[in-house]
Amino acid sequence: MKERLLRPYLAAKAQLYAAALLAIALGNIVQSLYPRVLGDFTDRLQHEALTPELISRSALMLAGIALLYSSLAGSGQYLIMRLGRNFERLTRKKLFKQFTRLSEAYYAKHGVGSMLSYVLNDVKSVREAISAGFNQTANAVILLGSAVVMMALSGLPLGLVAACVSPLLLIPPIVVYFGPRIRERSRLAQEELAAMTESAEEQIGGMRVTQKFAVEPMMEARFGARVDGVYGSQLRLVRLSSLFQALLPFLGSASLVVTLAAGGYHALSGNITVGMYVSLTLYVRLMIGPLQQIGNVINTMQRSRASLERIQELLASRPDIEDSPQAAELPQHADIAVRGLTFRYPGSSRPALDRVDLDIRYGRTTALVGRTGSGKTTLAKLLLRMMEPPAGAIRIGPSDIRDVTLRSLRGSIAYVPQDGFLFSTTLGDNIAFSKRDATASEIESASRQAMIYEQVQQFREGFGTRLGERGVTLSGGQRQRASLARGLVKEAPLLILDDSVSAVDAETETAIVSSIRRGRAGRTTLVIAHRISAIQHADEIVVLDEGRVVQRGTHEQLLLEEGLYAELAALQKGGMEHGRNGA
Ligand SMILES: Nc1ncnc2c1ncn2[C@@H]1O[C@H](COP(=O)(O)OP(=O)(O)OP(=O)(O)O)[C@@H](O)[C@H]1O
Repeated sequence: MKERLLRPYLAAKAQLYAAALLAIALGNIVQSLYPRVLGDFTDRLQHEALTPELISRSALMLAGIALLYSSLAGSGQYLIMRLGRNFERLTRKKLFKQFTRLSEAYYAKHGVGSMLSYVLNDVKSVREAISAGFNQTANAVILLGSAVVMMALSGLPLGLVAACVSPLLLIPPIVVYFGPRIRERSRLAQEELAAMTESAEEQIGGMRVTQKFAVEPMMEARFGARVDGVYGSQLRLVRLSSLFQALLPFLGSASLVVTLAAGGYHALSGNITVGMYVSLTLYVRLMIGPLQQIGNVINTMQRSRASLERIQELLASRPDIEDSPQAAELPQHADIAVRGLTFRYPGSSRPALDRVDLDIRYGRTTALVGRTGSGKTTLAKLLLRMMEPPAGAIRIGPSDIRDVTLRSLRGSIAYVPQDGFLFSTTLGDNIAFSKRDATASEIESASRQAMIYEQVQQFREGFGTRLGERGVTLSGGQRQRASLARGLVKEAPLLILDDSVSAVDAETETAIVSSIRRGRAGRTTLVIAHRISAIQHADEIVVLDEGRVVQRGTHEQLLLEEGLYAELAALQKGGMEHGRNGA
């Protein structure tokens, strides 16, 4: 399925396109008068003497033609280019909107680089077709048409005109043969380009890792292979399109040869005057330029059709997670009940979550612990509907989570991941990310709770400090805490801390989690952590192992039971003591 993109735009702007077309048409009709002026000039030379008056009259007429042509064709071109740029602007916004709706699963399959390629390369390619392409087509077709009409009107024998333009009749079959082939090669070239952009994005993003491991030659070879791929596919395209582009003017030149020979013959036998012979030759010469342009345009059009198809497919792809038709607002102050939740990632042989039952009571702190890979983050993502849980498996109050609007669900949850992405703006702006009207004191209080306030005060510009690309000026621990402050400022009914402060030492983590718990009395918090110390005060602790709930209870209860929790606690206690003794 495809979303129509171009036709509605062209229809909406039909009047402007028509105005541009009119200007271009008038310009070219005027231009096609010049062979006649020169033909007349030649005939007069034969019959009259060369006078200053004849020269100045002809020169003035040519100057008038040039002036009229330039101003008409120029304004037509300006209008067309403007319409093309406007299309580019609107399509880029449309694409970005679509990106915001695509789900986690889509992003897992498609890299950022290939998304960029849509916004940059494909949109540009379509724009070229409807601006430069349209302009050149209009110019060429009208000039060709008016040249033929002028030839016929100038009293030239029609048989002679037909003979002169006969080689041009080969153009349609050539276009039919080359068109689809150029389009297919263009599509392959655009795909290679998208793969290269994706590779560039990843390789540049991972440059610091590459340098630390001193594997530059391997990465150069990897990127080099992509660049070679683009080169190869572009070359295959260029070979075909060059041949095509050369064929059309060749046919034009063949017409010129026929014209010189047949026209010369007619002139010698007195059927036409020398002036008519001159203008006939000039008319045919005039047609070679547009033919070259048409070749160029057909190339551009085929390339951009491939791009247009790619864009339309992307715009038509429906986000796999959307509001259901009966979606309602999230119920307030409600408990969350997870029942028999089994979830398997696409292509994965074993479920990441297996028949999980769990209650997250409103206003309480619930904790999830378990070894790495036990499914904790998967559960958090299902609560956010970043992936779709099975129907009926997660209920919020009376509602199935799938029947709650995404906006109200995600608007009520502050999710703080382990590796929070920070934008290249100021620290304050990052913290106020989801609450644009957050006051300075709200930002300060969230930062104090996240224990980053003191450090921010040490920056010369405090919360006004700009972060570099992805916040590289902050240490891992600082970045985590800035991301935590961003989550806290939202003051959401449900806060999910997903290993959010693991980069600090155990004592600081415990202090942060305890202070958050106190600050959020009466609101729901779900804490995911590896360290027992961080979650020991939770109202209920749920222990996950290989996707299953293996234990649940309070810290004290779980310590008394034999099982994973007591094992983890003993292991971590030993580790901490070892750490202290070793220090
Ligand atoms: N996008 C994905 N596609 C396929 N499998 C995935 C995906 N994300 C996670 N998994 C798998 O699902 C299982 C659970 O992963 P999850 O991230 O939920 O674990 P976790 O308990 O949060 O781990 P950690 O404590 O290391 O963060 C793992 O086996 C993981 O490999």
